[in-house]
Amino acid sequence: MPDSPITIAIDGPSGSGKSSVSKAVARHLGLGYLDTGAMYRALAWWCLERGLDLTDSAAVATAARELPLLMRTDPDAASVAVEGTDVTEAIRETRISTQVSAVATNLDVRAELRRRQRELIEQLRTERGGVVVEGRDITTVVAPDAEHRILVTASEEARLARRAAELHGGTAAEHLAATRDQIVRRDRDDATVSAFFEPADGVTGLDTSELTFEESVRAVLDLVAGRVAPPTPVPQEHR
Ligand SMILES: Nc1ncnc2c1ncn2[C@@H]1O[C@H](COP(=O)(O)OP(=O)(O)O)[C@@H](O)[C@H]1O
Ligand SMILES: Nc1ccn([C@H]2C[C@H](O)[C@@H](COP(=O)(O)OP(=O)(O)O)O2)c(=O)n1
Repeated sequence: MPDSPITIAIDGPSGSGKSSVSKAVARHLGLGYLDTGAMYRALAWWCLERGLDLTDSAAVATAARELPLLMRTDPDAASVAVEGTDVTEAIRETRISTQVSAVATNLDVRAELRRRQRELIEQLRTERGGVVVEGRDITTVVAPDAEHRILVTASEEARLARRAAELHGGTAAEHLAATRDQIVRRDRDDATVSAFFEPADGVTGLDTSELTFEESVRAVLDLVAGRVAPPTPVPQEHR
C-alpha cells in the first residue's frame, strides 16, 4: 500500500487502451481498479432486461437510482453483478456496446453514477490505499482532485484495429467496417456529455498509437512515479 492514498484517474476514447492499461497499473501498484464504463454498461443491460425504452429518460434515470449493482474492484478478479447475476461478460456484447450511449448521455443517470463512483473511490482509498479509475469524465468531473490525471489517446486507425482484433480476431476490411460504428459513432455521441479527446488543464496526455501494450503500461507507471515531467503549464496570456 502507498504511504498516503492515491487516485489515478484515466480517461480516453474507446479502444485507446484505458481499461487494459488501468487494470495492469492497478495490479502492479496493488491498488483497486474501477471501470466506470462497466457501470454505464450494467445499467444499459438492466434496462434492456426489464424491457425499458432507453430513450425514456425518466424511466432510465429511475432505474439508475434503483440499480442493484455490485462492482468487484480487485484488478485480478474484477467483475460486475446486477441483482446477484454476474454480467461481466454480458455487458461486453455488441447489443450493449451499440446502445449504451443512450444511457450514458442521460444527465440524471450521470449524476447518480458519478455519486456512486465517488463513493467507491473514497472506499478504495481508505481500504486499499487507492484506486485506478477509468472512464470519460474521471479526470475532469468525477475526480478532478486525483493525485494523477492522465488522458490516454490513440489514432482512430489504431483504435479501430485494436477493437476489430478483440471482437473479430482480425483487422480485415470487413472487421474494421463492423467495428467503426462501435467506436466512431459512439465516441461522437459520448463526446456530447464529456470531453475526452483533449487533455484538460493539468491532465497529462499519453498517445499510445505507436506503443505496445507493455510500453503503455510502463508509460503510465513512469508518470505516476514522477519519472516523466508533467506538461508545463501554459502561461495565462498564451491560452
Ligand atoms: N499500446 C497499446 N496500449 C493499450 N492497449 C493496446 C495497445 N496496443 C494494443 N492494445 C490492445 O488494445 C485493446 C484496448 O482495449 P481496452 O483497454 O478495452 O480499451 P478502452 O478501454 O480504451 O476501450 C486491448 O486488447 C489491448 O491489449
Ligand atoms: N465515465 C464514463 C465511462 C463511460 N461512459 C460511457 C461511454 C461509453 O459509451 C460507455 C461504456 O464505456 P466503456 O469505457 O466500457 O467503453 P469502451 O470500453 O471504451 O468501448 O459508457 C461515460 O459516459 N462516462
